[in-house]
Amino acid sequence: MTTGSTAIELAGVSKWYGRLPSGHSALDSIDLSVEAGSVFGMIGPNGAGKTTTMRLLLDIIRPSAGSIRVLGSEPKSGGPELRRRIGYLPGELRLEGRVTGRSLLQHYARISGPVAPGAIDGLAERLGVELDRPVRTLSKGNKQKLGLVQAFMHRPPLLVLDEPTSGLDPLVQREFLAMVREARDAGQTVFLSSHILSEIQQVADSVAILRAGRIVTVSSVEGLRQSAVRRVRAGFADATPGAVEVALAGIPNLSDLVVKVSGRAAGGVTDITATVGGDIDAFVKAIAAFTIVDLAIEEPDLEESVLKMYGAEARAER
Ligand SMILES: Nc1ncnc2c1ncn2[C@@H]1O[C@H](COP(=O)(O)OP(=O)(O)OP(=O)(O)O)[C@@H](O)[C@H]1O
Repeated sequence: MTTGSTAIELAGVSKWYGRLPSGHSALDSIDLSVEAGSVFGMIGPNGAGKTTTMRLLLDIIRPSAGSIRVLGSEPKSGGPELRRRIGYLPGELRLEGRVTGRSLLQHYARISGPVAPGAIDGLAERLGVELDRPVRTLSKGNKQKLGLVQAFMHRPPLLVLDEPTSGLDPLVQREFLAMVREARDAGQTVFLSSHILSEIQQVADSVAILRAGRIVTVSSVEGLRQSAVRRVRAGFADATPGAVEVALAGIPNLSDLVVKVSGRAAGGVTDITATVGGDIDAFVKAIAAFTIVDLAIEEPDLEESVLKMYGAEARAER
């Protein structure tokens, strides 16, 4: 793995469609840096700007403002030389015609540069796609698999994959994630987008959350987990509800507190449920003052945290 170098660098990149900056802005001053040899995921709801970002990297469209570097070159001056070093899976893959998957891939291989003998068949077998059928007769998922073979087959230093798992069944998705990990282990950089956090969180080293053309946050998956919201539940044998409320009152990241008494009046248990955002330490230390008879701290729900971040950003815009 090439550490320290940067595979993708975006500085102040904006893209608006139409001529004026006041026109519809698909990207609004994005800064992004992707370390070479890492897997970087971009997630965001429909229309967030994921496809726009990827097309800028491939010089399919050009930025309205800001600068972009991909593998050390500007996309607009990198030409075919740079293009060959990128394996690209477009978001809307159209494969039509009588040509077979094999001939189509061989055609792409002539453009992309050397493909190791057996690489096409090996990838097709892993993903489970037939190469000798006319592409127009393939299902959406099987076309997507051909697109993936095309992106991976020449082992490019950079893979740019727009919604790579869309249309794939769960077993094939798992195979794809294994291919991504292997690519990283071989020193390749993988930049992929999704609107589903769970699949990105399985492979990505870092995640950028995009919403309405802006980056809400860039974080490691571990960082995301640490800042995520967790549900907690506890039961105390020797505490009144009032005492528990007082003990927990000063914890800034604790919310949705519900305190109840269960069991018989004498010797009853005070139960609480709450949510803790991020660091769990203050909560654990506060309850340690009581006799704990029940304690559950759920795995953080990253999906929920991310949705909260979308919401927070939407509120900040108003
Ligand atoms: N050619 C275009 N002309 C005008 N607006 C466009 C054009 N292409 C994209 N947009 C707008 O730019 C914004 C970002 O779109 P983009 O396709 O990058 O989003 P996305 O995050 O990939 O979404 P999805 O998950 O739906 O694919 C959207 O509001 C979209 O309507």
